[in-house]
Amino acid sequence: MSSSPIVRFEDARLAYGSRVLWDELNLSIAAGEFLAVLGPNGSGKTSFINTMLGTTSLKRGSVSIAGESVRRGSSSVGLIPQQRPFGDNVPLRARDLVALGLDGAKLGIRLSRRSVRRQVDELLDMVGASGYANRPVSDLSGGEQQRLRAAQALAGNPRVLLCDEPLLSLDLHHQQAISEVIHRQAVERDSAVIFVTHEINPILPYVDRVLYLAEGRFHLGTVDEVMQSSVLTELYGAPVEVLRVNERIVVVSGDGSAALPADGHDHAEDIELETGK
Ligand SMILES: Nc1ncnc2c1ncn2[C@@H]1O[C@H](COP(=O)(O)OP(=O)(O)OP(=O)(O)O)[C@@H](O)[C@H]1O
Repeated sequence: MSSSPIVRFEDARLAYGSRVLWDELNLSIAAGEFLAVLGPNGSGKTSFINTMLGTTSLKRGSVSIAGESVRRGSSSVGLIPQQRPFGDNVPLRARDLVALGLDGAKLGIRLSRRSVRRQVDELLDMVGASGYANRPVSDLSGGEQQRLRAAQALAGNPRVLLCDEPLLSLDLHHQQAISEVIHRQAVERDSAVIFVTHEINPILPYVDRVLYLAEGRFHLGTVDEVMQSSVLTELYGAPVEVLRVNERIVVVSGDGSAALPADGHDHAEDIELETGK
């Protein structure tokens, strides 16, 4: 990881009406850094991403990317969006969707067909999508589509890669594969990765720091600094216990009655994962 900051929040506040999601955020994210953003539903994770896309404005303070105020449509910023199925009327094949992410396509530069094909083939291979390269995207499963979104975002080789729950609807094997591909983008191409997730375990080996949002507050630090019973109990204002089980993090509600995913939010399917059922 390089030490030069690429994203910088200064004294940042985000609020909708009187509801403050986070305040007094001072955060520099370095090129090559992998930042995980955790927190329960509605804590402001997607809104945090939107401030870097320029689609949501801060109520106070500033956010800059590569020393410039954030603006919409910057080619320095790539996004793997929260999953939404493509409609039946999207007339694209899987490979066409990935090709749309290539810089030349965005800038209106004509790339040779052979060059596009080679780059798209590499990207499809990276996310394990070569087997359905020529199928219409609307025929693909949610997880298959999600892998294409990852490939499309990586195609632009962004300096800042924003990932909004990119592992949703992926099976365990593909969760690991996509996490690894995104990590490689940070390590090999020096992108800053901001990774919103409800489930920290698949990315645990890669995370440099965690930004944990809850109850209008936040805590920032390494995994060991943030994923502590005392820290989460203070953030939530209620007893929360953080356990380490077989190198996995399990968050348990204060009375010990339920295992929760790492964001402290209760999802039945995640409980099964956490307990290895
Ligand atoms: N444009 C908006 N105007 C008013 N309220 C908004 C707006 N956008 C988001 N909110 C509210 O702000 C809160 C944070 O939303 P956000 O989508 O950032 O949460 P999140 O942490 O990503 O949640 P989830 O885990 O459910 O995806 C939610 O309560 C949401 O309803």
